[in-house]
Amino acid sequence: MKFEVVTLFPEMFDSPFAGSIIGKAVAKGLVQITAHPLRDWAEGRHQVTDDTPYGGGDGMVMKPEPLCRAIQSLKQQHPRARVLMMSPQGQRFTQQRAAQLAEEESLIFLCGRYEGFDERVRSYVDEEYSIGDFVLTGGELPAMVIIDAVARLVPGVLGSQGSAEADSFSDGLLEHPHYTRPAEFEGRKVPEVLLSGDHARIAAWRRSQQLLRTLQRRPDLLEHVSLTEQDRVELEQHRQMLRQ
Ligand SMILES: NC(=O)c1ccc(N[C@@H]2CC[C@@H](O)C2)nc1
Repeated sequence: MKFEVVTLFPEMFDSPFAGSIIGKAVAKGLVQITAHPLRDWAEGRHQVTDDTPYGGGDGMVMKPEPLCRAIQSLKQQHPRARVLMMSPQGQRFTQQRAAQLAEEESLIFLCGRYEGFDERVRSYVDEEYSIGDFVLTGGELPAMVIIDAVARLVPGVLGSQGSAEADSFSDGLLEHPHYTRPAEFEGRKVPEVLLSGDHARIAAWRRSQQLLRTLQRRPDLLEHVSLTEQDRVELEQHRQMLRQ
């Protein structure tokens, strides 16, 4: 899978993925992350990429021509690429969106700076994403967040594919608690069920913990989850226990 990033700060994309599981996936050729300097598509001696806003006001707006030249040039190399814009006005990025994007062959990310993009750039954009309701100085960090979330779903990147399926949100619920050695730490023991070797019992306990944790921390997620009859029984028991 190819990630093509258009940015004023291409050097930002060198280190975040080095060494990590994503860095190994790049080395294995499973994913490719290329940052393209927006200035390459800006004309004139000063390669201007931004200008003052029509109608007045503070700050600068990113000019449409360089961005649109960049998109057209990258779409020639990757005709089926989806063009993604990072902005607080975008649709909320979720695990489901990550899974959808991981099906694509290549993605083009537009990272803005200053006050944002000239509105006319949006006609070249397929989807606009926000990673949360807050404002950052640039779209680069959101692009990195989305690249990380999508790249780890590319087959072969995580190695034991299982850990992607067992992620928080992948089944719509939050994750169950995790434990590793030592069996006792500061007087706190690992739940004995996890030491039992009884895989059916362990799976049931984990599912029950996911339901309890989701009920406690993100009850809103429960509306969108397909629950088994056993799940409903567990949830009712958790609700009664929490009410006490
Ligand atoms: N919540 C987010 O995903 C997000 C995305 C972009 C952003 N800032 C850039 C700078 C200028 C404009 O392009 C938007 N802030 C927050």
